[in-house]
Amino acid sequence: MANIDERIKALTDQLNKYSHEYYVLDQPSVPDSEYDQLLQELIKLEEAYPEKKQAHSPTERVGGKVLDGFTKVTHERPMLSLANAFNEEDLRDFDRRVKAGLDVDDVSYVAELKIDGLAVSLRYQDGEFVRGATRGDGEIGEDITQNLKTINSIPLKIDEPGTFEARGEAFMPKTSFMHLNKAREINEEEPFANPRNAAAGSLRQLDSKVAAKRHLDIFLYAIGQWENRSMETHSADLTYLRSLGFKTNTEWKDCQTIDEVIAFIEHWQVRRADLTYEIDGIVIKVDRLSYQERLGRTAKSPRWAIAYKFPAEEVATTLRAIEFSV
Ligand SMILES: CC(C)(CNC(=O)c1ccc(Oc2ccccc2)cc1)c1ccc2c(N)nc(N)nc2n1
Repeated sequence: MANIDERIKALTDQLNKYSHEYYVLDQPSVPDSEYDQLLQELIKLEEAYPEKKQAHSPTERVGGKVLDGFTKVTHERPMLSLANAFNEEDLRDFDRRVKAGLDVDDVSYVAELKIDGLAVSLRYQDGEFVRGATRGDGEIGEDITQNLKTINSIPLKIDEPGTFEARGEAFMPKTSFMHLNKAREINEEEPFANPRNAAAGSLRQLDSKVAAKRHLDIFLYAIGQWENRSMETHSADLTYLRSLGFKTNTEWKDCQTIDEVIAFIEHWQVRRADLTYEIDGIVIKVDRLSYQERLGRTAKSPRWAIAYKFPAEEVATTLRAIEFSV
């Protein structure tokens, strides 16, 4: 039998690979029973040889000690917020400002779904997931590493040397939200108003064993601090994030004109109900990174991106209910 060290390393890498297939690619290559059997073997070996446990062991995902508070984290590269657009005119104004600012008449955009969750930053040092933080005020956030480790689609190890930061939105899928509120009603606890609040409440848990039961997920949409920054476009960044093992939202679209952006928005305004997670709009970004640099940012927001917000759905739902009842 290979020595204990090799067996623990082999099990750790094998289980992380199976986790990536199941939670990121949605293409499991082994049945759950095989995953559970290998995990039990690793748990036993780590109990017998705790000093041989790897930092990126999948046993890190079940939750650890209860914290008595969250430490503060400074984002070297600030997490910016987005200016809003509410109608077609706002979008065309944005397009005009971008072209005027760059003095060009053809700018390509990337349109992405705006997940209704909580913005977080994932920091990796020499491939190991070392710190996860909330956005906070953009400069200072809270260290929620223990809770983020319970999100199965977050890789605990990536093949990237040095410092690498991925930014994205942690969220609670609609089905997890319904089951959680059903359980809270049965326990006579206050139900959460929406999946966003449920995700925020789950990530603010000091006991990560509670977060581990909340079935949170994440989509990454930006690269933060990165020593080997080398891409030319934002779409190349998204492709690179996926190649590193991150879960990115596949519904993004390259748009050559603002008209294509508007068509994308109209498509998802209708189709959003079919998604397994809530979105509250569409984010539009100038694709070329050199153009982003030239446009720069205001104190809080980039000049090269904007968020189109869908009209609030609750009102529509309530009205529909009233219409239906009369
Ligand atoms: C565009 C960005 C704001 C991320 N980008 C950044 O946070 C960011 C931060 C510093 C940057 O560069 C700087 C470097 C040094 C100083 C200042 C800025 C560049 C991008 C953003 C925000 C929210 C998003 C959301 N809810 N959904 C999607 N789909 N995309 C989103 N994208």
